[in-house]
Amino acid sequence: MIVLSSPSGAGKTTLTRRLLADNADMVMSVSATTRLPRPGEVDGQDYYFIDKPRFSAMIDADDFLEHARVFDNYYGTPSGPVFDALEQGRDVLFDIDWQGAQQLTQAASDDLVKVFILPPSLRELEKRLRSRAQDSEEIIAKRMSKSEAEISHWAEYDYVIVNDDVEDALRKLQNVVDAERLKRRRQPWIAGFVKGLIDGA
Ligand SMILES: Nc1ncnc2c1ncn2[C@@H]1O[C@H](COP(=O)(O)OP(=O)(O)OP(=O)(O)O)[C@@H](O)[C@H]1O
Ligand SMILES: Nc1nc2c(ncn2[C@@H]2O[C@H](COP(=O)(O)O)[C@@H](O)[C@H]2O)c(=O)[nH]1
Repeated sequence: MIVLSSPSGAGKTTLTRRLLADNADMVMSVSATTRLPRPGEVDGQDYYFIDKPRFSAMIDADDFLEHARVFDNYYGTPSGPVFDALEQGRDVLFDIDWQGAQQLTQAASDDLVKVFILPPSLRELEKRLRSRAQDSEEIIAKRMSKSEAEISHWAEYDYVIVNDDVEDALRKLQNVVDAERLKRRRQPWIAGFVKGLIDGA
């Protein structure tokens, strides 16, 4: 499970889309949210857009792996699709905030790789939120006012990447994924391979 967190607008969605395009065995965890869809967002693809009573019912039914209130809306990770993907041996990518990352750490720290994405500057962060052109000035101001609080959690993550140039950030993110996949404990078959090497010698 690979978690990406950042202040709003630093580039998580951009990086996750590119990473998914390059990694056929990786799937995105699609969150549920009470936020309204932005122009162009597709239900079931970008998010499951649901109302508050439905969100509460999902909490009561224990349907979420984690959930949190972020910028006056509720967001949560439905657990079923994540468990299915992991059982199929796939990597699962999460675009969630620090609260969700903390909850996943408590649930499954050994299987979790956490990456924090930083903007090159707060001025550039604001520019990106504006250039995305999907939120009102009021929403942009609210997200900027929360950016320092989100950034304050950077040290809780395994890796930190400054997303200045997107190609450079993507290369670093792919390096993280590749290195984590090579960890000895993530290659349980390797002991048999080594035994075969030695026995065959
Ligand atoms: N390295 C970059 N250089 C310039 N612009 C970028 C870069 N990375 C992302 N952007 C742009 O910044 C804007 C915000 O990016 P994106 O939506 O990926 O951020 P996000 O972290 O997913 O935001 P949120 O948390 O609000 O969902 C988009 O318009 C995107 O195209
Ligand atoms: N804890 C969770 N945070 C989530 C989840 N899905 C998204 N998010 C975070 O919310 C903010 C805002 O997202 P936006 O799409 O409205 O811009 C952002 O930081 C996301 O990472 C979730 O399931 N759980």
